[in-house]
Amino acid sequence: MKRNVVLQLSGVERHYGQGDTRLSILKSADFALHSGEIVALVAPSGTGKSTLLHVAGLLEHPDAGEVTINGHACEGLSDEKRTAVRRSDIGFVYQFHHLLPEFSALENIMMPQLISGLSRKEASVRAAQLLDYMRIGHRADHRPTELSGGEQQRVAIARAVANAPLVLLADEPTGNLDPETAHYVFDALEALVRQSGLAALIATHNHDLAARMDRRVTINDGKVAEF
Ligand SMILES: Nc1ncnc2c1ncn2[C@@H]1O[C@H](COP(=O)(O)OP(=O)(O)OP(=O)(O)O)[C@@H](O)[C@H]1O
Repeated sequence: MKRNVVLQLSGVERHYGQGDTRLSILKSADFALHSGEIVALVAPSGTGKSTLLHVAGLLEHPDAGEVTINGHACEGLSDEKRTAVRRSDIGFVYQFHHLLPEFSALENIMMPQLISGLSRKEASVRAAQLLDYMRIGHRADHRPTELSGGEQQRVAIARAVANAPLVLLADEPTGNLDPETAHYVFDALEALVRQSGLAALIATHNHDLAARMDRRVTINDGKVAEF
């Protein structure tokens, strides 16, 4: 089956600093992510995993090259249009959940949908469905501090996909969890991706988890390479 490329990086360059302290992190990096696949990004610390995710997720501009989301080139877009693409097409998950402490799990997941203009009713129905997919429906009314680390991350993943994005980008989403919980959280993430046809790029230091994904890529001398 031929699958669509939902995210493409072409000739992406990213440098930090200038002169003697200049660091070239991404050097003409190319990468394509297809709908329905889960790809592991595994590379040593400091090689540019977060940088790649930030550029791919339109949080940072590359110094050169193009980021294409669902066939639309994003580098020429105004900041306003980039924000709109980011909100509709991309979901982010970080190592730490960044949930809003004063709101319940359900309300945290409703938030991005309310910002996108859905009614409270629509948002709460979808949020409850996502909590069920993540197997934490029984925790809907709990606040983040009342949840375990694994449960917090499952809420964060549900929030990231609340607006039905095309691409899920995750920066060590299980990096803060013990190995068993990491696998349990990944089980839920995988089920969600498979049922929704989303594409996911997941940075991880966990080789066992990476082995469960469809493909593995690394960053080698500033370029993305399969391994
Ligand atoms: N805003 C910045 N200014 C200067 N240098 C930066 C900046 N952001 C990142 N770097 C440097 O770029 C390199 C890549 O950073 P990045 O966070 O992408 O690595 P990483 O592979 O995600 O690392 P880790 O696995 O430790 O999270 C690092 O050497 C980092 O110090």
